[in-house]
Amino acid sequence: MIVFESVTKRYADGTVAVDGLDLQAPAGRTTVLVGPSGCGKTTSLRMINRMVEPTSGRVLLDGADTADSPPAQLRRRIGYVIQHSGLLPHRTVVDNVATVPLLLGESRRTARSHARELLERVGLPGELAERYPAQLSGGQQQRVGVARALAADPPVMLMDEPFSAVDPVVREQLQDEFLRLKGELGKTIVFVTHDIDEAVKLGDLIAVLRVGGRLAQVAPPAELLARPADAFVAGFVGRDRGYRALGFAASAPATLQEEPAVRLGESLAAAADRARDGWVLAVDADDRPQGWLRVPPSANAQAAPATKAGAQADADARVTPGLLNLGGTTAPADGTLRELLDAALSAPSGRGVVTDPEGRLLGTLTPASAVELIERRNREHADAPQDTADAGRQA
Ligand SMILES: Nc1ncnc2c1ncn2[C@@H]1O[C@H](COP(=O)(O)OP(=O)(O)OP(=O)(O)O)[C@@H](O)[C@H]1O
Repeated sequence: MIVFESVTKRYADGTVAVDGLDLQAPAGRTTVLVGPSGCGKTTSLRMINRMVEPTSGRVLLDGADTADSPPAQLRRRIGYVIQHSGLLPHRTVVDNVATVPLLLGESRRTARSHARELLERVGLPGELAERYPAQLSGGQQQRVGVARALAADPPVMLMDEPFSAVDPVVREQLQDEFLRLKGELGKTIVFVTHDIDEAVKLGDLIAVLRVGGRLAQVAPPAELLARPADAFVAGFVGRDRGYRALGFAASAPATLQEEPAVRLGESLAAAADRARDGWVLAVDADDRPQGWLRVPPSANAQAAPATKAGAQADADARVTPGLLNLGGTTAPADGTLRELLDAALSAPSGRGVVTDPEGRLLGTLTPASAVELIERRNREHADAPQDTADAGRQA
């Protein structure tokens, strides 16, 4: 556990970057510091590993004042990841990752083989290990930066905007990897971002700071979205917070409509027979949804083809992947209300596809049924105690 006790940082020029910060970052969880530019996020983070010294107050790590630990010793227990990975340009990827363990006395052989395992763990293809940092993409460099911070297996990780410098697609991949890794590793993580969506996705706890370095609110993501403490936090968490909060709300079991699907490879005539309102869902041999097939209403009652060849061609026509509309998302039956509503809203047929844990079709639901589920949950939660509501996705 990391504890800030009335911590203030005033820089030499008089700038108060952090003002009386009281905050607890629980062990084994991810605490995200978020807020507008200049609100003191980086300064707060760097006071944990003593890259910046507080002007007053204390930062405690597992109960001990960090001021009592020599910085070098402290930093052995604290990994640090920054925006531009901070890799050494003249060392290969694997040597970058092995640097700290080598300094700590590991043999070169052990350090390098461990480094390779870590690179694999953060999702970097093995053949890139002998390259130099400049020969990697930005996203790959960030993965190396994370692997390097993990190399000494520190119980604490500080991450300062680690995914900000990459494009949105890579950023999402890195975030997903981070979620997987944080579950596996159980480290105490303090993560800085200015992006509230990233904070909500990655944090177990979110601390919102305002300029002047004062804490505006600290709360789990669902609570922050549902009950912003004041107008500043409400403005910062954004307009669509009602919709985003559904991402933390487990759905009550939905009553699904049966969806008569067609298998890939079946005839278009069979597809036309099963279509409802001009659409039929296509599934693979294991009943996994593949996409929607548009069947013009007239196709159900099509007139006989004019020629024998035409009749043969129609009988041969099959449902193939190329014919499918891939616009709809699918939602797992035990997923969140956001996933269910999104599936319902995105389906070109107006029928959201719901699957079992193996991804097999269970049935569909309409946007109206999804909204009914949301209303039902809101009624059930209206009287629930504040700290137990929405706990579903936090565990
Ligand atoms: N070495 C320094 N000397 C003087 N002022 C500083 C120093 N470092 C940071 N500051 C100031 O302290 C305030 C907080 O800076 P900090 O970098 O902690 O904010 P931040 O929230 O991380 O900002 P950003 O999101 O833009 O990175 C800012 O006003 C900044 O200009």
